[in-house]
Amino acid sequence: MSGPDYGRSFAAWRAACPGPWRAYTRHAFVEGMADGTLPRPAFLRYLVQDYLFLIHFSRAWALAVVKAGTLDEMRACAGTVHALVEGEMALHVRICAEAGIAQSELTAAEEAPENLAYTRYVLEAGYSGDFLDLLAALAPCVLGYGEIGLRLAGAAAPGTPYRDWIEAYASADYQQTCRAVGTLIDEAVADRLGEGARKLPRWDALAARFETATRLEAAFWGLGRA
Ligand SMILES: Cc1ncc(CN)c(N)n1
Repeated sequence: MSGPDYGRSFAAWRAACPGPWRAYTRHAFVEGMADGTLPRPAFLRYLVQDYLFLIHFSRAWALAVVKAGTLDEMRACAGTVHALVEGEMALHVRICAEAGIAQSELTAAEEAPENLAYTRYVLEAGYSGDFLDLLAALAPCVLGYGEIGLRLAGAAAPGTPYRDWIEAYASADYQQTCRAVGTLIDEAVADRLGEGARKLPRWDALAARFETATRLEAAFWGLGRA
């Protein structure tokens, strides 16, 4: 199962956890958006939680600005904070507003345990680890949705009501963010671990972080349940 080109580290980490990656990117929730059978209430329940998720996820990218080693790394991470806060969250606000859910309701919603587990896992990777630990925990989120968006843009049923969600993640802007994050990770790995990175025990620890975040992603789709 090959994926989009978001860099060498992503490709290696993804290939190291094929089962969890498939459970995340081919989840029944995703396939329901593709064929249009996902019930709207389930989608909206997910979207409300995802709005809260993106707040904490933006904080995690802001933490990456703090943990960065160079001005270029800071710029790349700050660019991702901007894309989340100004771009992606607007999608959630718009779709929820169309369904009669005000932004104040989004902000006041209670975080589900799966949401708490995932966002705080990523933040903790940044608090207790270094820049690479944080990037490995952040990667499945950004890049997984890029992969899902690209696949569904080609494979989804023409009449699916989830076309705007799919197009947001297949968009040139989101795909550019994915490529920039992939490059950021590859360069950060090369700068800190060198050419032989994959032979180091540290590499396995980073791959394990990526896999844990991938499992938490798969669990997150379950938030659409009643
Ligand atoms: C849970 C989750 N994972 C990833 C994304 C894409 N940024 C998202 N919006 N929500």
